[in-house]
Amino acid sequence: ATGSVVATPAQYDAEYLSPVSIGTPAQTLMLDFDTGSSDLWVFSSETPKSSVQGQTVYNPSKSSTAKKLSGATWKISYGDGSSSSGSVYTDKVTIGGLSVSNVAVESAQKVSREFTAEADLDGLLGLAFSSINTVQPTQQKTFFDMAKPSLDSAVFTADLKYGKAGKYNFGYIDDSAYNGSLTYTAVDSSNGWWMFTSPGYAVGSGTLDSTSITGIADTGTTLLLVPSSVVTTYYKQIRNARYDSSQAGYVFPCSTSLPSFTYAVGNSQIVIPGKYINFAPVDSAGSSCFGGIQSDEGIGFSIFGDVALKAAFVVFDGSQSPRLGFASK
Ligand SMILES: O=C(Cc1ccccc1)Nn1cnc2ccccc21
Repeated sequence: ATGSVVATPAQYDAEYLSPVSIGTPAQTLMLDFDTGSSDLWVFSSETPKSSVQGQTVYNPSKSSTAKKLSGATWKISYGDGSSSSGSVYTDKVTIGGLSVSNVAVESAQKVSREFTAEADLDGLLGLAFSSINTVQPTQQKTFFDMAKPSLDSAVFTADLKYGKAGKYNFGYIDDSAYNGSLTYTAVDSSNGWWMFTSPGYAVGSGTLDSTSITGIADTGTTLLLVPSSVVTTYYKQIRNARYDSSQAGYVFPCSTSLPSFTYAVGNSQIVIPGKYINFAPVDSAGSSCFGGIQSDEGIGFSIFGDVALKAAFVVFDGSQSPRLGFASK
């Protein structure tokens, strides 16, 4: 089996949302596919009304295939401080024509204010490794792990784009979606993430600096978060860029033309065009813009978020020895 679903950007490409059908008859919610976590959770009929501001909710009592996972609970918090928790059902989940039965659908009984404020986001679909799923007392598998036995190939691909709809495919690699060839690199999944090491980087047309960057391929994070030495080197190339402590990041005039940022993958390179690194205005006047490259200070590793991933076609290979494949596009 295979599946293919659109990934539509929201809020200046801060997140990408995909339609997911849950239950019988189908209840279709817009979920943020997140390779940085491993819980499929949704706004639901159990979410306090005061916490639901525009989201579509999943109602298990209206699904003939829903089953309560008795005694199971979940609780997750993300690096940006947001969090959610609740109860667990199993139900049929269909993504882009790919149907999987008995998937753990985590019903939110609490969501933090950040999620309430995201009217377009009805939940998250975790695509990291099942070893970091938060359901207790019995840890649950991700949608991808549940789908794997039926897939033509044990892979999914992320083809996110700048300011327009991209795609997530399951079970196959669309060789027409990228240029040249895929370069595969080793993954350390011991902490549950798609963690890899980039052997170097370059700013603009400069030569490759062989400072390696170890981080996770995380579609659930908006920006590219790298060591402060790399951040400093990048913004030093931009006359009017400065660290704005009130924004806790580098900002620059929105009219600035930005240098590209290149990250190496094995013996190949992915070039992030400068315009991808102008993330969003920080003020309503739109005079000052927030950089798409910021520091990974305090995290413990770097994060190749959407700013980095949307410059590539990325294969998440979930075979016996997981690996990541990158190609330019
Ligand atoms: O949590 C993170 C990355 C992060 C940001 C800041 C500090 C440390 C780590 N991303 N993320 C991955 N999935 C998410 C879902 C919601 C919010 C953020 C999410």
